[in-house]
Amino acid sequence: MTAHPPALSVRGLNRAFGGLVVAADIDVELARGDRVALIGPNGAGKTTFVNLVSGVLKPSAGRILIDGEDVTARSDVERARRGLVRSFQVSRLFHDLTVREHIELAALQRLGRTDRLFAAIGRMRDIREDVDKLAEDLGLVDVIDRRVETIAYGQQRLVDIAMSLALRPKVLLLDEPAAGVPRPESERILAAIDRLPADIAVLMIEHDMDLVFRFAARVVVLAAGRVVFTGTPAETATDARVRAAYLGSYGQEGARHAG
Ligand SMILES: Nc1ncnc2c1ncn2[C@@H]1O[C@H](COP(=O)(O)OP(=O)(O)OP(=O)(O)O)[C@@H](O)[C@H]1O
Repeated sequence: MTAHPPALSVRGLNRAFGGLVVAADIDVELARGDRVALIGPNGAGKTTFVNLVSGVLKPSAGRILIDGEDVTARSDVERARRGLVRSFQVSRLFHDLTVREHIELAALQRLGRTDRLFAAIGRMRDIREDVDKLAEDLGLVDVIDRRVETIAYGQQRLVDIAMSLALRPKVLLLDEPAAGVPRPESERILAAIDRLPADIAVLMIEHDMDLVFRFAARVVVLAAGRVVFTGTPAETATDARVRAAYLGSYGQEGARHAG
């Protein structure tokens, strides 16, 4: 059997904003099914990393490969079509559309059929089945026909995740999916993440170490744009370099997050 290429391979990624280095020779690899948490103090470059990988920002150097294919020169939309998907952001939801219509839009985007829009969706059985299954998996059945502006924020974040999954990602990038969501609603988001399809590689930015322990097999720690540590959650929680990275940047607050 031939070895599978990594689902995502990031090599020698660099980027600065003026004099501020936000990505410095970052190498990260995700195999199929990987569950990786990306942590680091505020301003470490985590969101920038996701922007660079997803194609929203251009690196000054480095390469990004999806399933062995170099996509560095490709746009974010082209990368998404090849299976590299970042979660949508609640601020980008269309508040007049229902939950169902949002998931349908994403499913149509995957198939390149957005031109037909909703009028024809009723006749596209494949899409209807997809949408119903995702709504069920993410606990959105009860609100499926409600406009998203009328549902709770935590549910809107689940709509984000449903839309991302409708694109059938190979690699899913999640930027603090439960941030700002009160419990017990955040628990539904965590449960949905626990149930993500096993073969998708997932990289999640997360500050909450409880969630990191629950989700990740591997943790990548970023500080000042550099990978300063990679290890299991348990190793990460006790590593002196990780502690130093947090303390160096923002004192006791960081120590609490990392420890
Ligand atoms: N478009 C931009 N132009 C200039 N500076 C930027 C830009 N985007 C981000 N920065 C700066 O780059 C640094 C890294 O930001 P980034 O948002 O990637 O960090 P982060 O690790 O995600 O932080 P947080 O945990 O606070 O979200 C920060 O100092 C930020 O102010």
